[in-house]
Amino acid sequence: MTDAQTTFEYRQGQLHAEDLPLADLARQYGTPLYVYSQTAIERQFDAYKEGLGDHPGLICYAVKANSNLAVLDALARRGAGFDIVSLGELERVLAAGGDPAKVVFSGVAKQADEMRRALDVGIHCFNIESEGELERLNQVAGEMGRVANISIRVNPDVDAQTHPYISTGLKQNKFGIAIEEAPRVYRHAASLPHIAVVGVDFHIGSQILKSEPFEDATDRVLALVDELADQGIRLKHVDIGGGLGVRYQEGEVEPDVRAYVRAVAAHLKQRNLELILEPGRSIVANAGVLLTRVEYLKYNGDHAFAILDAGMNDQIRPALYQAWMDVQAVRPHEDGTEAAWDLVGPICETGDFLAKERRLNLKPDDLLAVMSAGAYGFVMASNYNSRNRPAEVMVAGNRSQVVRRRETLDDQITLESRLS
Ligand SMILES: Cc1ncc(COP(=O)(O)O)c(C=O)c1O
Ligand SMILES: N[C@@H](CCCC[NH3+])C(=O)O
Repeated sequence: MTDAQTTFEYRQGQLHAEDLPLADLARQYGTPLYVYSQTAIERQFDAYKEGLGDHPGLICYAVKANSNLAVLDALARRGAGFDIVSLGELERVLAAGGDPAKVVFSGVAKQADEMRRALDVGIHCFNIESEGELERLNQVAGEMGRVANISIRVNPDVDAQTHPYISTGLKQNKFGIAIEEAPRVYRHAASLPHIAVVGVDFHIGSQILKSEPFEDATDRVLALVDELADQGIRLKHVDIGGGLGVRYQEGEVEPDVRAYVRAVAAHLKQRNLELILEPGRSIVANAGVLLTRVEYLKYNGDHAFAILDAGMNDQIRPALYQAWMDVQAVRPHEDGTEAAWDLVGPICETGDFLAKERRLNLKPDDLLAVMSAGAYGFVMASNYNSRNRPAEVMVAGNRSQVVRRRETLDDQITLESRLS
C-alpha cells in the first residue's frame, strides 16, 4: 500500500475518503461522483519537491490529467508550475492563481492566438514540436515586439514499455522532432530574431513504472546538449516530460517518486542544467475515485451484468485503452455470495464497461468505487448519449466541498441554438 492509496481506506466496515465515509458523500452529492483527496494530491506533489531537493528546476504539473480549478489551486499554493497544452488550460491555471512564469506550453498544434496569450502573460517556455511551429512563434513574437523562450521537443526513440496508445517517444509517434534532426533545427531556432533557445524537452509516454526508460532518454538527450554546446548553443534546462505511472492493480509496484526524481537529477549533476518535470497521473491518479451506484443486476444466460449509473462517458479508460481499474464495494455485505460480474454502464455501446468479470458480492443499489480515478477521469468525460457529466468533490480531512457541480440538461441544451 502506498501513501496515496491509504487515503481511501475501510474503517468500520465501509470505505472512507480521508475521514469521510464515501456513502455519506454519495448521499449528499449523488452519483456518479468524482471524489478527490486534497491531502493525497499535496503529498504526491511534495514527494516530487523532495526528490528534486536543491537541484534547480521546476515541477510543472500536467494540467491535462485533472484540470479542476481546486486541484490547480492546491498545487499552485505549494509552488507548482504547470504544463499546459491549450489556451483553456492556460486560463484555468491563471484563474487558479498559478504563476505564468512557471508555465511550460506543450502540444503539437499551438495556434497563433494561444501563442499571443502565452507571450502576453509571460510563460516560462514554449515546448516546440515542429519547424512550422517555430516559424509561427517567431512571427507572432515579432509582431508583439517580444522574444519567446523555447525548448525543442525531441523524440529520443526509446521504448517506454507501455500501452501503444500512450507511448509517445517512438519514431512512429506524431510528437516531437527526431533527435538526429535536432541539431539542424536548433541552429535554425538560434538564428531567429524573436526566439531565445533555452532548453530541450521530451516526453516518452505515460504509465511508465520504471525509471530506466527516463534515464536512457535523458542520456541520449544529454549527448545532444553537449553537441549543441560545442556549436555555441548553450541550454539552461532539460525537461523530461511526465509519464511516471501508478499502481493500478496488484502485481504492479508503485514507483518511488523521490527515488525516480533523484535518479534522473543525478544524470544532470555534472552539467549546470535545470531539471523540469511534467508529472500528471502520478500526482492525481490515486488521489481520486469515481463513485457509482448499481442500478440493476441482470443475467443474460449465465453471464452476470451489474448495470451502473456511471459509464464510458464518465470514465473512458477501460473502453479506450482496455485499462484495468480496481473496483471496490463501498459497504461490503456480510451476507450473500460473490459472483463474477461485468460492470457495465448506461451507454448504448458494447464497449461501455468499467470492469469485466470482477468477483464481488453485489445487490441492487450498492455503491461501488472505481479506484485510482483521479487522473484522466473527469477530464475525459463527455456528454455522449446526452448524459450530464458528474460532479466533482474535494475532501480534506473531515470536510468536503463541491468543486464542480453536476451538469444539468439545461447546461447542455443552452449551449445550442435551434434552427427556426
Ligand atoms: C508533453 C506531456 N507532458 C506531460 C504529460 C503527463 O503525463 P503523465 O500524466 O503520464 O505524467 C503528457 C501526457 O502524457 C504529455 O503529453
Ligand atoms: N489519457 C491517458 C494517458 C494519455 C496521457 C496524455 N498524453 C490515460 O488515461 O491513461
